[in-house]
Amino acid sequence: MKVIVLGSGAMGCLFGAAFHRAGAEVTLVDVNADHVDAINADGLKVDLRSGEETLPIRAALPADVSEAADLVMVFTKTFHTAAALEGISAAIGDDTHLLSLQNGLGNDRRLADFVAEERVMVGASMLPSDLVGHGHIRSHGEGYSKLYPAFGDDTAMATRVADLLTQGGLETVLDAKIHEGIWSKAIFNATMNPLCALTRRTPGFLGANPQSRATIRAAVAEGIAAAHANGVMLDGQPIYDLTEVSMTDHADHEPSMLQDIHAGRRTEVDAINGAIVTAAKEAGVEAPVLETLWNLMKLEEAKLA
Ligand SMILES: NC(=O)C1=CN([C@@H]2O[C@H](COP(=O)(O)OP(=O)(O)OC[C@H]3O[C@@H](n4cnc5c(N)ncnc54)[C@H](OP(=O)(O)O)[C@@H]3O)[C@@H](O)[C@H]2O)C=CC1
Ligand SMILES: CC(C)(CO)C(=O)C(=O)O
Repeated sequence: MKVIVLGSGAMGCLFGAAFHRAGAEVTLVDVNADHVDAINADGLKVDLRSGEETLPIRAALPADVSEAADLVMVFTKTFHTAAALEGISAAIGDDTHLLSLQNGLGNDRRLADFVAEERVMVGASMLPSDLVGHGHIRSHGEGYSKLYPAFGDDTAMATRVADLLTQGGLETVLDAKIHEGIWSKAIFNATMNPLCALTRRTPGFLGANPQSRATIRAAVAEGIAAAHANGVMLDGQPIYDLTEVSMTDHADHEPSMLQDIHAGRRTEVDAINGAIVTAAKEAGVEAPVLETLWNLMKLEEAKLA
């Protein structure tokens, strides 16, 4: 399978490496020329709990992509998705499928602007990953990923993709209730990511303090109510469980929002907290804790500007 990973930062490189191990023909596409050059010159360095490896994967700038791919896996930040797909229009042919495991709500519609709905797949990943330097990522945490067609039930391509990722070392399952899974992950991120970004601390710190634990419970409860009000009848308990896993197994991982603040970059809070709070209000429900976390993160972004 010809795979393009579009946005080859922390997560894109992790998933690109799995496709490569499974024998797919992978191109890591990114706008960061130094990162692309480092991968082409020295290989992609992947630091896992099980050890470090260097993989000879091809990397390219968007302008150098000239052939259609079977799969484009989008791993830019959500606010870069549209520009990134426009930048590789040569890669999107009549049979190309698009996949997003990006955080937040609304990734299905963002991809459906570029291909027919039946070729859009979405999902979520609980794996952590950090960009250590040019051509070098680290992922020290367990977790699995789930995906499914966003708008239908033809699972042929989704099955091939999940099998390749699992074969390449990243356990991936199909989940017919993928929209519940995406909402659950978004509620988790809307709670944990801003709290870590605002305190400049990792999940282990949140676990050790009663104030953060109380805020986590309140924020998750609001997210569950927002989902239910929108007809997404997810089970809330697994989200509380995920926060516990995060505070223990991912105790030292910087959530992507904290990584962004440390790097002086815009965060994805609009697609995460903003999308949940907006959906809640549209359904007649308030989500004051999630909204306050959203507002505080917008102030952090304003400080960066
Ligand atoms: N990191 C994590 O642990 C997890 C992240 N996620 C989600 O995965 C997604 C990716 O996150 P993450 O890997 O951390 O992000 P990164 O910032 O590490 O990687 C995104 C990459 O996309 C590049 N990019 C930006 N614009 C374009 C473009 N037009 N064309 C090609 N590449 C582009 C960025 O370059 P530049 O930096 O120069 O803008 C960057 O290298 C997000 O939605 C995040 O929420 C989900 C689970 C875990
Ligand atoms: C790694 C994980 C699952 C939790 O921090 C994440 O989604 C993020 O960092 O944004």
